[in-house]
Formats: sequence, structure tokens, C-alpha cells
Amino acid sequence: MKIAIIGTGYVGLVTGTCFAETGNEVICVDIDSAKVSRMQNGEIPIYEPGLKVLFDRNIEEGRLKFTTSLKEGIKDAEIIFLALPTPPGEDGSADLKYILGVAQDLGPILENYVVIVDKSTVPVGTAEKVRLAIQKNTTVQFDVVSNPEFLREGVAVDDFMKPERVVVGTTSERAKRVIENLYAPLVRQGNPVIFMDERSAEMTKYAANSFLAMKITFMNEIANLCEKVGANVDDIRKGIGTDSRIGKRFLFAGIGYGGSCFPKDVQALAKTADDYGYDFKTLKSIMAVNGVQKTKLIPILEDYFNGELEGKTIAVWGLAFKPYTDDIRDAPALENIRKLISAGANVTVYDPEAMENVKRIFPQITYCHTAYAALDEADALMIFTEWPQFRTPDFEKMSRLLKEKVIFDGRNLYELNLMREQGFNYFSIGRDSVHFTEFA
Ligand SMILES: NC(=O)c1ccc[n+]([C@@H]2O[C@H](COP(=O)([O-])OP(=O)(O)OC[C@H]3O[C@@H](n4cnc5c(N)ncnc54)[C@H](O)[C@@H]3O)[C@@H](O)[C@H]2O)c1
Ligand SMILES: O=c1ccn([C@@H]2O[C@H](COP(=O)(O)OP(=O)(O)O[C@H]3O[C@H](CO)[C@@H](O)[C@H](O)[C@H]3O)[C@@H](O)[C@H]2O)c(=O)[nH]1
Repeated sequence: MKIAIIGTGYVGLVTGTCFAETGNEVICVDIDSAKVSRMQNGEIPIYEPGLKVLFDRNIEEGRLKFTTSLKEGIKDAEIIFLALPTPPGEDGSADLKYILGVAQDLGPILENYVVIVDKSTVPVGTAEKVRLAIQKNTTVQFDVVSNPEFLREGVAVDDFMKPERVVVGTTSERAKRVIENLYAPLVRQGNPVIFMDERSAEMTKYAANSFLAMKITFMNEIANLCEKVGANVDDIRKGIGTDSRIGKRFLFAGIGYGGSCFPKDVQALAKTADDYGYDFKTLKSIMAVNGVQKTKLIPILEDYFNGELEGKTIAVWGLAFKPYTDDIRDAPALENIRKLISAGANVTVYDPEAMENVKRIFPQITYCHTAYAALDEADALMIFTEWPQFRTPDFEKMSRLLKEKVIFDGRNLYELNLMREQGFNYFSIGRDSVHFTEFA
């Protein structure tokens, strides 16, 4: 099939590349001309494990192309995906200016029947808005389908190629057949393509993300209570996760959820609820709890240094909002670094992939080539992302480099007994602290 992808970011590029991999002819369109010329020269603009191999192969075999021209991109396309940004507007609702802008532009250039697919995360009613915006400017027949994307960054290729389910919102039989054919190679193992109406598909995406954000937030609150009552949240996680009604995944307590999706999608669903006059209390609590959780280690760090961070050097391991990505959108690390800087601390950081992106926000901090280099003469270590290489470090080397043997761990990487054996003061989430040094 001939497919056009409009918007070649994380979702657009993964979608385009993976559909090229299953034999389709794909053209990716983006308004960012620098990004398009990099891709035309074979350079991949994002770090996503496993994507580069597919990207290279499909360019080489002529199934994956890039352009800045919408008209050229959609020529002869049977399916047009909209994988455009839907950032929060000033009032927290999803800003539809990118989606509706492209929809306006599509009308006059459509030539034949086409299925237009919303892959972006969009509020209930958007498919209808897109349909009206296109219809204004064309007499050509088309269908608008809602097909929300559930991939996770860091494992996006796997999630896309082997989806647990594909959700498709459409009431058109013609569009349904086209989409069924397109996804057939990806759901061969028996995972379902679930058809529903457009509004339900749009709502499904927000419900999924908000539910997951709620699961994490609930565990973070259990963790906060564990600290007070002297219980261990990791044991609680194991104890409840084995109940299949609860499930093992997304129960890891830490310094809150971040990324380009959960924060904005929970907020957008809350805004939709407000717009419809429904007081969605759970969503409001999720946002409030997560807001505080992200920097909960800072007051503990301040107490440790008797309220004085001025002139202290704080080493940071991990900047990305999660491992295996260079994405720093709404990463908890950023807010923590902002607080450290305003308290007068010197900050030395290491992240395997995300340092270039953070340099644009915090040019004044020190970027190190290795995790250990960040520790040299530092007064403390803070951990914000659970990159695997931080899990079994050389503790003796760390002891030699750090001025004080103290770790503030936002991702619960180390067992408490290990920290006791290694002689580290250690503060984590939802577990007892380990401290050899008396502090305020
Ligand atoms: N990132 C994820 O993990 C993920 C997963 C599922 C769903 N989503 C949703 O998918 C959508 C896209 O997210 P993303 O992370 O890929 O965004 P992104 O910011 O990485 O990419 C969007 C791309 O669209 C381009 N663009 C903007 N206006 C354009 C226009 N008029 N014409 C052509 N291109 C244009 C931008 O230059 C950019 O390259 C959002 O609604 C998001 O909520 C994201
Ligand atoms: O047990 C957990 C699991 C995750 N997180 C945090 O939650 C955030 C989001 O993680 P994850 O869901 O793995 O990453 P995303 O790539 O943002 O993916 C989410 O957002 C995407 C965009 O909508 C959806 O497509 C995915 O299904 C959904 O998982 C990160 O900050 C994680 O550190 C935790 O704190 N504890």
C-alpha cells in the first residue's frame, strides 16, 4: 500500500519505518526541513533502539522516503497518517492547531479516495473536527479514522511490530477493510484489532495512559506511607503484583512519571472532564501527587546537608525521563536540576543518551563522559533514571571518587543490605534510609 505519514517525530518515524518494513511504500512528511534533509541523507534524528537497522534497510530498498512537501507526500497515498504534536494548550487541553492546520491543507490537494488516520493522541470529537476541516475544501471522498498509538519510547519498534492490541475507531466499512489489511502482518500472532466508533477510540487512549499514570501514582503514595510506617515498597510491589487482577507491571515507585505523554494526557483528560461538567477527582489527585513526588528527594538532600546546598557539588546519574531514550520531555531530572541550581549547588551530570538535549536547557552545568567522572569530588550522588549501567556499579571506585558516601536514589536501584555492606548513606523511595552519618 502507499502510505503518507504527516509528522515524522517519535511516532511518525516509527510508524513509517515499521510499515515500510512490512512492504508498504511510505513517504514521511515533516515541516522541519533540517530534520528532513538529515533523514534524506540517511541520518536518523532520534535515538530509539532497533530503529536504525529498519530505517537504513527500508531507505536502501526504496520503500521509505522523506519530503517537506505535503502535496508530494500524499500523492497517490491510500492512507494518510497524522502523527502530529498535540501539546498542552494554555488551559491544559490538547492543542489541535497542528492537526487541524494540516487537515485544512489536505482538502484542496486530495485527488482520490483516501483513509486519513489520526495517530496522534487527540481529545474526543477530534475525528469529526478533522473531517469537517477537510470536507470544507474538497469534493473527493475520504474517511477519517482514529487509530491511537500505544508504543512506549525505548521499546517502540517492538511495541509497534508486535502490538498487544490495535484500536481502530471508524464506522466506515470501507476504511475498516483498508486498516485491517494494513495491520494484518502485525497481528498474525492473534492479538486483536479492536474496532469501535471514533469517539470511543479517542477516549481509549486517554483512559489507558491515565490508568497507567494512576497505577504508578498509587504506588508512589503507598511508598510515601511505607517510609512513615517502616515498610518496604518493593516487597509490597511483589506482594500485590502477583495477583493477576493487579498485574506486575507499572508498579515501580520512584520520583514520579514524566515523558511526553502521561503528564499531558492526564491533564488533557481532566480538561475534557471539566469541559463536560464532570469533576474527575482521581485525575486531579494523580496530577497533584505526581507534581510533589518528582522532587521529593530534594528536601531530604537539604536536610542531610543541614539546609545548605550552596557550593556543594551534586552528581546526577540519569537525565532522560526513562532509560533507552534521549527524550527529556517532562523528565523529573530537569525539575530536580533546576532546584539544585537555584539552591546554589554545582551540578555534574552523566546520561548515556540525553546530555545533548539537556545542554540546550542547562548550559551552565558540567557534562561528563562517564558516570564515574561525574562523581569526582562530588558531595553526593542523585539518581533520576534507571539506566542498566547504573545497576551494578563499582562501589569501591564510587567511594574513592565521592567526597561523601551518600546516594539519593529516585529509582530504587540498590538493595538496602548492599548499601549497608558498602557503607553508603542511602536514601530511596518507600524504603528505610540507610545512614551511618547522623544528620538533622
Ligand atoms: N512519543 C510517544 O511515545 C507517543 C506514543 C503514542 C502517542 N503519541 C502521540 O503522538 C503524537 C506525536 O507525538 P511525537 O512524540 O511523535 O511528537 P514529535 O514532537 O516527536 O513529532 C512531531 C513531528 O511533527 C512535525 N510537524 C509539526 N507540524 C507539522 C506540519 N504542519 N506538517 C508536517 N510535520 C509537522 C514536527 O516537526 C515533528 O517532527 C502526539 O499526539 C503524542 O501524544 C506519542
Ligand atoms: O512502574 C513504573 C513505570 C513507569 N514509570 C514512569 O512512567 C513514565 C512513563 O513510562 P512509559 O510508560 O514506559 O513511557 P512512555 O514512552 O511515556 O509510554 C507511555 O506513553 C505513551 C504515549 O502516549 C504510550 O503510547 C505508552 O503506552 C505509555 O506507556 C516514565 O517517567 C517512567 O519512569 C514509573 O515511574 N513506574
